[in-house]
Amino acid sequence: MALLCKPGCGPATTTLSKEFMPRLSLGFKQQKFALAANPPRGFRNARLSVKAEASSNTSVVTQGISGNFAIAGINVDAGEGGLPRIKLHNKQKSECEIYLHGAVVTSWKSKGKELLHVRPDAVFDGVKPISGGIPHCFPQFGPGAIQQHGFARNVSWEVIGTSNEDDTPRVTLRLIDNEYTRGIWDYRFVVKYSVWLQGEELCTELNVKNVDEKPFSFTTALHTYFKADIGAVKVTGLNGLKCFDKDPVTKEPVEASEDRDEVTFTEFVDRVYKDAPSRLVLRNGLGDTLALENEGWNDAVLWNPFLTMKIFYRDFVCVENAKLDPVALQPRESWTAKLTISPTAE
Ligand SMILES: O=P(O)(O)OC[C@H]1O[C@@H](O)[C@H](O)[C@@H](O)[C@@H]1O
Repeated sequence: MALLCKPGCGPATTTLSKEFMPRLSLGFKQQKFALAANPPRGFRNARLSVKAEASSNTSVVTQGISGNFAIAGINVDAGEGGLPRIKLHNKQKSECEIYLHGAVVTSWKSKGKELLHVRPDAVFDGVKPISGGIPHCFPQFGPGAIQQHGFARNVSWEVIGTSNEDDTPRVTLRLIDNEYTRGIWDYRFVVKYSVWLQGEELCTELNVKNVDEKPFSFTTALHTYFKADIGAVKVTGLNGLKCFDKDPVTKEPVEASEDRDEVTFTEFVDRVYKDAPSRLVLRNGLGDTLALENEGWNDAVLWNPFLTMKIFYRDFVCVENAKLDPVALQPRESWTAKLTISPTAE
């Protein structure tokens, strides 16, 4: 019996590709769980629910996972709300979790310490985006013609490959246009997103391909939520850059320039930096120094809502890698960007 997030009539379609087709079932407490998509009416995304099914042989189910998909260093399970989740771990004591819903990395631990933040108001209903971790903004960062931050974070992606060479567990997910996405943005595309752990580093690569017959352009970002003590956070690497400060009331961007070596968060911050360097350093105020190194993510966004989200603004900071000048792709062209986040010594 295969674990199937069954193809539905909308963006909920969450199938595991042929590479993993056989027996993607999960063994839990002598029961077999099948992840099934129950698409609501229309083309809203589906809620993925866990249904318990009688199983006479849990070990066969477990073998099915390890033989096909859950290779060494990679597990699959049902996470919050029963949503399919992939977990990577390596011998360096790095771990991360990725939900197929939105292809969002919700957890990254280095030596047991969590470095990403999932908001306490995050919902795991397979309909709304998961607020926290590393959500995708695609095909629009926003604001713009379609919904703020686009649709990639509200739909389920599919797994198309896993590997683990030299203790580097890696998963690749894919999002292909469907009726729902074309209803919002009428283009045919393939987005591939790989996540892997290399030593203590969390690495990602995003690839967008135009498989349409007409050109398209898009903007995108990795909207990373880091755990933080907001009163003590410092971001370096931005001094001298042109930036746009979004006014908390009018939401209008105001042009400014950064003149600080260390950006701190003593008030509402929603700031876009154009042409940011390939390396930024975040001191999260909790004792960790993280280097964010990228190829292809030209811009950066800093966001903390401060008192506009009174209850939980203190515990996170968003340091986002973005591509805000539209990327124009002709048919068959593609674009790639990489991000590596490393816990680093001072
Ligand atoms: O969609 P989320 O996760 O609530 O984030 C919203 C914020 O995301 C940031 O990227 C934007 O710069 C902000 O303007 C916006 O308010």
